[in-house]
Amino acid sequence: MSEPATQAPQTQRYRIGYALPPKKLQNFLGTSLVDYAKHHGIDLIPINPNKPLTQQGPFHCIIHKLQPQDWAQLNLDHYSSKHPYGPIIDPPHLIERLRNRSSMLEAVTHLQTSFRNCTVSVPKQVIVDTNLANAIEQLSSTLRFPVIAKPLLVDGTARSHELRLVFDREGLETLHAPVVLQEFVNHGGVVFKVYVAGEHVTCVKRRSLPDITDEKAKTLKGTVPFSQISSLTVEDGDGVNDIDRVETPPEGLVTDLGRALREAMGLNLFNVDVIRDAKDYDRYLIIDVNYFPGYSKLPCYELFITDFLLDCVRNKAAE
Ligand SMILES: O=P(O)(O)O[C@@H]1[C@@H](OP(=O)(O)O)[C@H](OP(=O)(O)O)[C@H](O)[C@H](OP(=O)(O)O)[C@H]1OP(=O)(O)O
Ligand SMILES: Nc1ncnc2c1ncn2[C@@H]1O[C@H](COP(=O)(O)OP(=O)(O)O)[C@@H](O)[C@H]1O
Ligand SMILES: [Mg+2]
Ligand SMILES: [Mg+2]
Repeated sequence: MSEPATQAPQTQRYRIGYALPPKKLQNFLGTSLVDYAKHHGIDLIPINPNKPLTQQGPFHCIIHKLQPQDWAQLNLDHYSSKHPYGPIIDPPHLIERLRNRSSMLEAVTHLQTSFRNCTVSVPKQVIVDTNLANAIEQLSSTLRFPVIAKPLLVDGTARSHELRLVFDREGLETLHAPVVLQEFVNHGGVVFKVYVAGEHVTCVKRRSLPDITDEKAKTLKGTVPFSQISSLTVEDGDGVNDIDRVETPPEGLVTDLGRALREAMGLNLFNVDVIRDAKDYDRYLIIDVNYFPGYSKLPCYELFITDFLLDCVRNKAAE
């Protein structure tokens, strides 16, 4: 990661307003970030969500992760019209697209497909809005089992992360719409999380679902929630889940992908979950996009975020 743009304590100070839910405040806004930012000229200032923004600030820019109804309360439209240079990172109507697992992957499907000799796409998926029962026949012939059933809406609730593996037609019958049915792709039990903050991009590895062999898949019936997935794990004794041995995607690929997605989605603060096809090492698939994810899980996230905020205010100052 590059060194922060500014090393010494700053005389010029920048005010960054933040509007974040309690869980995000706790995870993201630790004293390590507040102190590091302060040392580099940035004062992080809470926004009161119950008061119009016009009565708060001024801010050099604003970061946020709020529910749409909270924006109405802040009278955001009025604030935007008074600040034509758009100091709000990022526009709520673009963030809105990530609250639906169908529209979230749209930008990816319109993206260039080749990056540094690798292909990037999304797994085959079908959206079922209503009437799941009527669609079962067609789904069973269109999709290859196992599939992952994901709630369509991602609204910040625990329920939107309640996913299930589905092994057969009978399993499909137990699901509820609206739901996304996505083909499960064997990927060696590791997911790559690509974090983006403006021009800054970095990637970390995380443990994921284990591969399911064709033989194993034939023995599995119905559906299983992820919390019970460990009971399906086939360990080969040689540490199939040994995450340290898994090669991270090439740095150039990660950077190019992060920047292309930023442009395609018009957003600055997000991450994507990427898996690599176990059968084809040059084939990557994007399975999830998250707005304002858990940056604090990154090593040196204070620097990653502060550099981004400095980019924001300096670009603004130049306008
Ligand atoms: O809280 P964290 O640090 O686990 O961050 C969550 C993210 O974890 P990640 O950085 O991808 O590992 C998490 O990512 P995943 O969907 O788990 O891949 C979500 O972005 C989650 O937000 P929401 O519940 O969808 O609104 C994020 O939760 P919020 O903190 O935004 O509620
Ligand atoms: N199509 C897929 N093939 C294989 N594993 C997947 C697939 N989709 C999701 N997963 C696994 O399930 C996890 C959660 O799915 P994800 O779509 O990221 O939902 P969430 O928004 O709840 O994080 C992923 O991190 C990955 O481990
Ligand atoms: Mg995810
Ligand atoms: Mg997600």
